[in-house]
Amino acid sequence: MSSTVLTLSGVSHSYGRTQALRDATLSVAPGEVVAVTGPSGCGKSTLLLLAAGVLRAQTGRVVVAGSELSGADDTARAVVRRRSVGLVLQFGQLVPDLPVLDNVALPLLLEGHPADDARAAAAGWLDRVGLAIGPDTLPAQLSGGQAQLAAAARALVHGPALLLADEPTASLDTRSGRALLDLMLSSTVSAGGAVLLVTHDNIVAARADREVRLRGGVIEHEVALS
Ligand SMILES: Nc1ncnc2c1ncn2[C@@H]1O[C@H](COP(=O)(O)OP(=O)(O)OP(=O)(O)O)[C@@H](O)[C@H]1O
Repeated sequence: MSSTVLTLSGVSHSYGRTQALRDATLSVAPGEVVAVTGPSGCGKSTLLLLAAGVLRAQTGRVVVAGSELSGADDTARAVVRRRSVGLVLQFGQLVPDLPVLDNVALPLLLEGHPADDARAAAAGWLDRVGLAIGPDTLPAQLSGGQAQLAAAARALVHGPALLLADEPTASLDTRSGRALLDLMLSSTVSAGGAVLLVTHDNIVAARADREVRLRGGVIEHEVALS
């Protein structure tokens, strides 16, 4: 097994003239949970989107589960994301025209799993996250919190090596948020995966092994929490 699931080396990213991330270097090992914290606008989501290969690093290297993302084109980055990454963004971001069940099954369907198996696995994860819906329920019929549960189920269904989550419990009440976090961390870590969690919430951050604090696009410090 590789000694890191995610490596960022000297990564910078700008949106036009706004430099969102500057010279970020970070490694995440299998089984590790890392919280990325810092004030609004400090570059947390940008770091997560670079790790997911949604954004391509303009400078530096990003390696996920042994695959170099920095030099890869959009298609190659999407393949790595599909195989090795589970991504939970703040507002669920489900495909609107697909039933929620198929949204959750999608990572398996895209990897060529038989549809019945993929849907059965998706139904199992919907059950585990506590979302009781019918097979034809569409994303528009879900509340914000329910959409976040569905997005978490979709991120976990293929057992990702790297789970990336941006404020994954922000739309949930405290109890549901804690239960979802428990599930995301325990299922990923017990399978040897790693978690990178963007959060403003100190209670969520305290669940990590390590906190990486950003300020003004720069990693200000890293603290071991356990
Ligand atoms: N798509 C974009 N286009 C232009 N500027 C952007 C874009 N996304 C982010 N930025 C800018 O980049 C900087 C970092 O943004 P980012 O979203 O990474 O911060 P953040 O720490 O996640 O913020 P928050 O905690 O408020 O979600 C900010 O100055 C932001 O305005």
